[in-house]
Amino acid sequence: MPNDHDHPPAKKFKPGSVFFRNDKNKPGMLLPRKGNATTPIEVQRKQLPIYQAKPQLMNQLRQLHNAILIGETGSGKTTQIPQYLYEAGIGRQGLIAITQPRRVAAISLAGRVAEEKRTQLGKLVGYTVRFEDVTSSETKLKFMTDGMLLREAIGDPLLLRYTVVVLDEAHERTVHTDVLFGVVKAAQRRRRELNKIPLKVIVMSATMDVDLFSEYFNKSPVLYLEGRQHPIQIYYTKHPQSDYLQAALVTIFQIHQEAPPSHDILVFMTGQEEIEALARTCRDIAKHLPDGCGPMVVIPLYASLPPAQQLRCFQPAPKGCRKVILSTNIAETSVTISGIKFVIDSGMVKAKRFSPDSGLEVLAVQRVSKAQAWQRAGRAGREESGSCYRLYTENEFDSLIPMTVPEIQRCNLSSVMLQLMALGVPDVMNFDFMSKPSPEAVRSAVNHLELLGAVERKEGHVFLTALGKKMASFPLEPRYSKTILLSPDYSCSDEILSIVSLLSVDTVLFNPPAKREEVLAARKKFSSSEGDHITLLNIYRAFKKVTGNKEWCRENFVNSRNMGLVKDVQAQLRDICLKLNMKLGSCGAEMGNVRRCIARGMFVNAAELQPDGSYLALDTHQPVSIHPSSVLFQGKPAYVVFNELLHTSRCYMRDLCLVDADWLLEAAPEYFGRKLHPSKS
Ligand SMILES: Nc1ncnc2c1ncn2[C@@H]1O[C@H](COP(=O)(O)OP(=O)(O)OP(=O)(O)O)[C@@H](O)[C@H]1O
Repeated sequence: MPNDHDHPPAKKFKPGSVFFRNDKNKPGMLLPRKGNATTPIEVQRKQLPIYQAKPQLMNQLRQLHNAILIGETGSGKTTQIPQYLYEAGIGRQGLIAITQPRRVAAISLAGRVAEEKRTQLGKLVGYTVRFEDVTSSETKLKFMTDGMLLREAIGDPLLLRYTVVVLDEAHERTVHTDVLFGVVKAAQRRRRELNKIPLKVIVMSATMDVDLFSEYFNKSPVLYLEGRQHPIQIYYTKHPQSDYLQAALVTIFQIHQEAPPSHDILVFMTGQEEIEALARTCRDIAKHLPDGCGPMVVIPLYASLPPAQQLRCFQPAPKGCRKVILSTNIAETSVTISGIKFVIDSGMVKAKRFSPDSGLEVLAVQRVSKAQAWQRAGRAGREESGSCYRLYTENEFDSLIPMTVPEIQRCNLSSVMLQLMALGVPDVMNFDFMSKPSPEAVRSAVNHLELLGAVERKEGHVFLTALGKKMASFPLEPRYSKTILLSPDYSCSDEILSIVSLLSVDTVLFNPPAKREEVLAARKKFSSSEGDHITLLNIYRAFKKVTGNKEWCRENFVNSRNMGLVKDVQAQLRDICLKLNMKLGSCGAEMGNVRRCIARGMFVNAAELQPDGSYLALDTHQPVSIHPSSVLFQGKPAYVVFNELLHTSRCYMRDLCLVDADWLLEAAPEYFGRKLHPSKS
């Protein structure tokens, strides 16, 4: 992947705007070929760079068990390789799985490939993502999230239904993909030993550390696919931008005033709140533009949007209207969004960071890697030439790290370790990871699982307990599944299922800073001195009472779309509980039961008030503060458990629940016996 730049003359915009300069066309990255969006689909397929390489590629793929395939964004890897394999009769005895790090990519790619094959989605071509399965007995090409293939591997570690597994966008190095590397490698070996049909594994990306991948997959050959179909012009700002939100806003409207309305814009930001705020500002400004400036439709895109809302970005804008998509990194890889001519890259991403020393996982806004920046640029220039405006200077680009640090090295590993054990991996401490997580992180995860009662140690080995097996049935973090499993003891399963679903669905409330007073007034009637979990539950109960009334949601700053999703998630979790023969019930208004249950399940995230009024996380003794959005912000409760930590100017605890010291002791007597303030323990 190219990363050196020349300095051609700067491209100037009007005074007061963000100034950019472009880099030079680079071979490979920016060389154009023919083709346009109105061409029939069959012709489009033949114009993709991959088409010319098809005979040699298939020759090699037929013979190889493992292959690493590198090709430019837009060269046709993801949509074409599965079809080529199928058409060439490779892997016909079973299914061809193509994994994606994100559900939106899996769904849209399956749609595109079904269209190219002129078949109804769910027949020959289908997809499986969390909470949705669109496949049938006829399905041969199955797009799926990496997490779903991993879940299937729990029931079938040899992945016997599959003859080919294509691990796409491997450079993203999500935890699930990294674990899958080990799972498919082990499945290949076992299938060979048992004389089963071999499993072919193809690892693909535009940017990856080929040596590392090749070495890991038994010195597997690397196949390079040259060229891209359409050119992409890259622009950098002339000066560093102190406020990327403002820079994005100005750039959107510079483009809007200058470019034809059919040229749509995709903007990469970091998170839901920022995106919703920018969307509102864009809509406000768009109402007061001078004559001659056409209308624009602004579409937010982030992971916690209900699936149907996410797919809105793929619909064309009305004629004469520009589509502006404001997205997190979920649109960064794999997707083709029709009409996108411009990409604006803030250069920032919200990602997990884990410190094994402190044992804490925090979400923080940080700079993207070069690989991510190239993926973002690659979302333009898919149907015709495009441009990418980077809201940072070329020097800043040069100082970015080349590859994203694998998630497995920067996240809490409890979920992964639980899944590995559920997969029957005999020695989780020594699992065949491509990039090993630190031994401290593994140890801390196993300790955490032991505290939760999910695993136990015998003679130096770690075993999954019966409780751990049940916990692994939920597609949730272990502390959530533990809390659900404990809930019948407190007769509060209905409440806990609601709360866990609310916490899994991200922001269900709007908090526009400009309307802070109004928000506070509206929330007051739901606000509980027992904490945010109970407050959220109160809001959810009220939402259900008015059956999701839109007007009520607006008045109370409730995100009706996300609340709708909470209901779906809750129904799915309830199904899993019923399969586990759990007795579900409600504790009505007795919120003490609910808090006690939360304390017992989520005790690892507990914090204690100090004599000077500050808080310390009990697990790690790190100083933490109550986030201003919490209903407990004004009070000074002695003990709380929190849902997550957010690192901005300080380390903030978000979503807090008031708990008693006794309950923490009851949850883990030995652990808290050592940690609690002497007077309380
Ligand atoms: N949904 C779609 N609508 C229109 N064109 C599409 C669609 N999906 C793919 N294409 C066309 O096929 C081309 C190749 O897409 P594909 O996803 O196979 O590329 P890729 O090499 O996997 O790229 P990336 O690494 O960015 O995922 C796109 O550039 C675009 O021209």
